[in-house]
Amino acid sequence: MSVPFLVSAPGKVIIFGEHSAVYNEPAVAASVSALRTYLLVEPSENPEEIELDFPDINFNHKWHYNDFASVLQDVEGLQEARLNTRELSQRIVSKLEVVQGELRKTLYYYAALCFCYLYVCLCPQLKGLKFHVKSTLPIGAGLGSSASISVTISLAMAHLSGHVKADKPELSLTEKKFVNVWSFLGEKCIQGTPSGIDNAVATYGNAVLFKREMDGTTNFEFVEKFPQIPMVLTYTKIPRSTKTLVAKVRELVLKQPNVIKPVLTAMGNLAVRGTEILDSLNDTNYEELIELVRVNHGLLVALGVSHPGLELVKLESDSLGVGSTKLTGAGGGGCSLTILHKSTTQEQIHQFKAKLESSYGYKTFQTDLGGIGCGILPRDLIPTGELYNIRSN
Ligand SMILES: Nc1ncnc2c1ncn2[C@@H]1O[C@H](COP(=O)(O)OP(=O)(O)OP(=O)(O)O)[C@@H](O)[C@H]1O
Ligand SMILES: C[C@@](O)(CCO)CC(=O)[O-]
Ligand SMILES: [Mg+2]
Repeated sequence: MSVPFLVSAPGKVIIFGEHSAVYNEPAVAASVSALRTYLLVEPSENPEEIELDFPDINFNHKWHYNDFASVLQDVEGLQEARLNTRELSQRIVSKLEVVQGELRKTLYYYAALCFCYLYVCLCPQLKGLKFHVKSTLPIGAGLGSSASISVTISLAMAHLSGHVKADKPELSLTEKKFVNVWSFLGEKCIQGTPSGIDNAVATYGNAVLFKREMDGTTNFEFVEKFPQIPMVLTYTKIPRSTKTLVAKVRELVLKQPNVIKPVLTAMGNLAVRGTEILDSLNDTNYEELIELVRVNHGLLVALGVSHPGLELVKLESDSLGVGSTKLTGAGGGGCSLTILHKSTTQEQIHQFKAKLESSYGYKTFQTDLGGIGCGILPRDLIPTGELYNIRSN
């Protein structure tokens, strides 16, 4: 391993099954490889320090290597944490809380915890490094920004610790599995109780039918030949937090189990049917896909995770008759996904996007789904411009 090197990971769009995925129901998601997080690792000024730079959220922190002494001396605790990769070790989290001190009171605590947890577990012997993380994804918007940063940190640390080599264009399956397992723990630091779908898509790329099992293991199948579906992604710019929304749904499930559990099951059934259609999409079943988008959004509204600002996108797509809209990701603001009718003209798409942008100040994207997952660019392949751009100072 030699520094500097650059890693990246994509964002994702959940087509069907957000929230129900947390309750072990199947869900289907695809990577958005044009929107990515980049992490540059290079030597830090002070060889005794570890520096984390998150310019997107105006966060920069330098830890002296000795700050981690109490955690690093807990050899048994670290060993346990490395062996049980399904759960965060509360023993290590508590020790890191002490290390973080004042940082605990800030908004950045969970992202910093993700970094520190992976650091002490994966490459605690290393110091004198600076990690710059920069994303082209909107943050906290439903496109998997937290998973994308967690995958880049996990991949960079896996590379630093020798678990992932950079000697070939693509990571091997074993290497991807390693990155996925550790990025899931990073997602846990940020989000609490993730299903694992976001980090799986950010790691492997493509499109996956995902299912979390009762014992905490995950199963996913790649959707072969994922079709390009005409769609518009809309970013409402309404801030929200996945952690809070997932907690809100959990409260509802506990309060109304007999009502809400069947809703979650219906969402899982819908994801399975949606995947069958995506696997063999044609002119006959295309409208069924659009129908399922409408039904999935209705069920998400029943869970209480929509927002008036998201309903405006749905209203506009319904009134202009361009297609069906559902929220994507955790909801509560953030982004929506509109799957367009085959018959929708370029003129109608233009009108729809213009209305969302001019009347509500939303941002719209049209992007292909299902591209490459995470990867490493070694030192000799990093374009100088890219190196320069990723740095915040
Ligand atoms: N570029 C970034 N730099 C630093 N921290 C980030 C960045 N992107 C995401 N984060 C962290 O992830 C949090 C947002 O994650 P959250 O899960 O709420 O939203 P999301 O991942 O964008 O959406 P979803 O989970 O619905 O797909 C931020 O508060 C921050 O802690
Ligand atoms: C809301 C949720 O289902 C998707 C967030 O992108 C949470 C998760 O699956 O971890
Ligand atoms: Mg997230």
